[in-house]
Amino acid sequence: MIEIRDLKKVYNGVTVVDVPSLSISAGESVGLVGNNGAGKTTLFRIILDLIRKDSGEVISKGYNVSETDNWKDYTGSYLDEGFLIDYLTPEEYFYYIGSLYQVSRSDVDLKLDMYREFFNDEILSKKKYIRDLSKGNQSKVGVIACLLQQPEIILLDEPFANIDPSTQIRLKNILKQIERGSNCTTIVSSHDLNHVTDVCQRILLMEKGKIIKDIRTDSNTLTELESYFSVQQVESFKSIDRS
Ligand SMILES: Nc1ncnc2c1ncn2[C@@H]1O[C@H](COP(=O)(O)OP(=O)(O)OP(=O)(O)O)[C@@H](O)[C@H]1O
Repeated sequence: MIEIRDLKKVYNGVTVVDVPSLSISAGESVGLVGNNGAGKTTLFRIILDLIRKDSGEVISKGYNVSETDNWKDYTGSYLDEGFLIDYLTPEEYFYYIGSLYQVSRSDVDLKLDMYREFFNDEILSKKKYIRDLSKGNQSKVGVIACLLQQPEIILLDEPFANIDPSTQIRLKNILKQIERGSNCTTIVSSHDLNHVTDVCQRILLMEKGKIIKDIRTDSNTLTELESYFSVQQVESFKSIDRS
């Protein structure tokens, strides 16, 4: 489904993404974890052809994402509020996104109805512009907008950040439902190890641009990740002590 080969991105002489080879199969749900600056967002941006890589390629269902736009028809993504159009109301934005994918207004309405609980009565019919919504509510709009077209691939960058605990649980249920009910491939980054191990079958751990662990999620994965990150914390305390 997604093949990455010899991928590198360098900023100011520092390699921030270095992925020699990565293969993600159709229907897999993949969690991407790593400390701040590990390269998760940059990797997403390269997969979505939003920034230029220094070398390598990303192949989505056989399409080289830098050479054709075909992959955009079946790829839904929400990385940050830059994906939104802030002078529209949520409804206007959903209809606009629907129109890009030939989803009629009535079908958009049907879909939005499915996510009414997720919206928690804070999004629809409020006559508010997206720019006036809270960060968490903006994130809800972005996540649901990328599901309107029934994508085959979904990329979400830190979707659990900024949303309240009830919404986090609802989002997990939506992601689990997608995993169970379709052959959709999901890649979700998160700093929340509980959530990501709960919803993803496979975890990629990034450090300094490299994928240093590629784990099939099982009952030990959370403990394994927690022990990795607690060692990282000890190392950073040691380096503060030395300075
Ligand atoms: N436009 C840019 N110019 C220079 N450096 C950049 C740029 N974008 C990202 N970087 C650097 O690339 C590295 C990876 O950043 P990235 O945002 O991908 O990390 P991340 O894993 O998503 O971090 P976080 O968990 O904090 O969101 C960081 O060192 C960051 O400073």
